[in-house]
Formats: sequence, structure tokens, C-alpha cells
Amino acid sequence: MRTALVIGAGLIGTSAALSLTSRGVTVHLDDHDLDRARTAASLGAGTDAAPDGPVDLVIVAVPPAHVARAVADAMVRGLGRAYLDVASVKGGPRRELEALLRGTGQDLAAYLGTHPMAGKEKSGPLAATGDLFEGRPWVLTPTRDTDTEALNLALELVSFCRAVPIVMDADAHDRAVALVSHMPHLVSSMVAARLENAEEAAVRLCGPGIRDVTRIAASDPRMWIDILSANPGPVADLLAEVSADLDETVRALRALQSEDETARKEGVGGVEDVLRRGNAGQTRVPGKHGSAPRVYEAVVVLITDQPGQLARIFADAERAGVNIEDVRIEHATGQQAGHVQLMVEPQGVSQLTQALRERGWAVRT
Ligand SMILES: NC(=O)c1ccc[n+]([C@@H]2O[C@H](COP(=O)([O-])OP(=O)(O)OC[C@H]3O[C@@H](n4cnc5c(N)ncnc54)[C@H](O)[C@@H]3O)[C@@H](O)[C@H]2O)c1
Ligand SMILES: O=C(O)C(=O)C[C@]1(C(=O)O)C=C[C@@H](O)C=C1
Repeated sequence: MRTALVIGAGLIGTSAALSLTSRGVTVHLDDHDLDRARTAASLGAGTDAAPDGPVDLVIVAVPPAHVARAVADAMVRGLGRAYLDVASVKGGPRRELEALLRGTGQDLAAYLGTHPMAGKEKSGPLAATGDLFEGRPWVLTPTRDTDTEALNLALELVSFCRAVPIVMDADAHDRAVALVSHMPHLVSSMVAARLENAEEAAVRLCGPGIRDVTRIAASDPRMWIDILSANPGPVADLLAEVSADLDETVRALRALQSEDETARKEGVGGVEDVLRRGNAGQTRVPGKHGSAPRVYEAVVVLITDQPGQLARIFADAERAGVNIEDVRIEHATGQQAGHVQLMVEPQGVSQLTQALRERGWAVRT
């Protein structure tokens, strides 16, 4: 691939453009908000000038409700040799596109619906990074009519972004993401909504647990209305299952308040059941690079809010010969201090702890 056109220079479009540009592809950036295309270009994601002929690949990265129209317009104008979109839902936009192309003389052969399973709760080009898709699954939904050229160009894009291609049927994809993305998003919003009118004294105590559960609740509601509107059935079915678990758990907790010992025992059983099923499900969440989950242990280091602290910790860990697999930073509420959790292989814990303590860090394991 030598040339690409990204329509929608937001988080996903600009991230893909950054990856392609770094691999030598000439990327043209288009957005109905010209400032966004200009911002993406200033970040090194490509040029906001229009291409002077058809590009190899047109990447449509606009909100799901606008995808079919944007792809159809690009196809009718002959902007590329192949076209793909990156929307979070696949069945609806494809059917909509089919309807829009009817009678235009265009068919769907040069189009491929795709979905990178990577993202952020932030939107826009300023949130984009060139490594956003590294090691993440990128779903491709070809049909038997898809051109080999379109599929190969999509595979090249996935490879340039260092993502992992996964081929799926569009409707099967939508059922799968209802489970692993859309239903969890709503549950996160519902948990976060409890905080809206909560007392400040309670909110000040927020720790890592609630941060993990509510991060995605900060996402743009307009984008998520589009996503959920295109996949309502599967998401509603899953939320009904969550709702049944909620009812059971409320019943079990009420039983724990009972004076009657048998009822209390049943309550413990009910609570234990949901916690154990949660453990079992959580172990199935894949780890880094889509591999089987690995168990890391946390070495927690206290830092103060001064420049260069993280760089010093990493340098000290490297000197100790311990590989850091993942990092989380917890800022202490209302203080100029925080904790850095360094996730390492269990056998590296004592070596790293000792090395960091020797270099003056306050460490908790
Ligand atoms: N945010 C995520 O985590 C994530 C992850 C994977 C896939 N996606 C999908 O990627 C797509 C883009 O999402 P995003 O997070 O980058 O959103 P974003 O809001 O950051 O970017 C979307 C961009 O599209 C532009 N736009 C809207 N309509 C347009 C049109 N008709 N023509 C040209 N430009 C138009 C907007 O101005 C905006 O700059 C969506 O379809 C979304 O479902 C998002
Ligand atoms: O990490 C996040 O912020 C996301 O929500 C990313 C996430 C997800 O994993 O659910 C959200 C929607 C996209 O379609 C793909 C990825």
C-alpha cells in the first residue's frame, strides 16, 4: 500500500494514519470538521490536502450512524481501489450500505467491514497514538463477494498497525461485541451514575477498584448511542442476564441481614456463587497480545509529584534485570503523591523490591 485516505480524523482514524505514515504510506486526512484534519496533519498523521487521484485504500473512521453514507459517497466518487470502515458494529452499516448502493452501478466487492478492538474513553485526533492497535485483535468481516485486493489491503493495514487479524461473520461479530464491549459499557455507566449525586466524603475515597470499573463511562455518549442503536437486541439480552444476577444478589444480601441462621447461610451461598462465577469468567479475559492471561504480581512504589520519577523507577528496574509487564498509576486524592503499580512475573518480585529499596524507593508488595 502506497497511498491511503482517512475519512474521519478522530481517535481511530488518526491512530491508523499515524501507523501508516510511520510505515511510509502517504496518508490524506479528511474530516467534515476541517480543524480535526488539520490537527491530525500537525501531529504527523499525514496531509490534509486532497489526493489527486484514487488512493489504494480508503479508511472510513466516522461514527457508526454515518459510516454507510460516507463509504457510499467515497465509492460513488471513485476515491480508492478498496474501502473499509472501522465501526464498532458491523451488520447494520453493511446492510445500510447495500441499500444505498442499489441502483448506483457500484457493488460491495471493494468494501470490507472491519473493527479494531482497541480504543479509549477519549475521542478526537489529540487522543490518537501510533501504537493504539499493537497486539490487539482487528476483526475483518469479508463475504464470499469481497475482492481479494480489498482483503489484502485490509490485512496490510492491520499488519502495519501491528494488530492481530481475526475473520468473522458480521452478525456473529455484533453478538460477540455485545458481550465483551457493549453490555460492559452500560454496566460501567450504571456504576458511575451512582456517584453523580453521592456525598463528597464518599467520592474522596475512590480507589483503584472503582476507577477500573468506571473508566469507560467517561466516553462520548453520542458515539455510544450510535453503537447501541445498531446492536440493541443482543445487548438487551445480555443485560437481562445481568439483571437476573442482580436480583439474586440483592436477595442473597437481604438474607444476610436476617436473624435466621439458615437464611443467612443461604445468603452467603448466593453471594459466593456470583463471586466465584466472576472469578471463572475473569480468568478467560485474554492477556497482552491476545495470549492466554498470565498472572503477574504488583510491586507498589510510592512516588511524589515530581518530574522524572517514572523514568528513574524504570531505569532502576532495568538495572535490577526485571521486566515490567504492565504499569498502573494511582494518584492519591487531593495529594501531590501517588502509587505506581509495577506488574512483574512472580519470580521477579523480591529481586525488584530489594533493588528499589536499595535505591531509596518506598516499596509495598
Ligand atoms: N473510540 C473507540 O474506542 C473505538 C474503538 C474501535 C472502533 N471505533 C469506531 O471508530 C469510529 C470512529 O470513532 P472515534 O472514537 O475515532 O471517534 P472520534 O469522535 O474521535 O472521531 C470521529 C471523527 O469523524 C468525523 N466525522 C463525523 N462524521 C463525518 C462525516 N460524515 N465525514 C467526515 N468526517 C466525519 C468527526 O468530526 C470526528 O473527527 C466509530 O465508528 C467507532 O465506532 C471506536
Ligand atoms: O478501552 C476503551 O476505552 C474501549 O472502550 C475500547 C473498546 C472496548 O474494548 O470496548 C470500545 C469500543 C470499541 O468498539 C472497541 C474497543
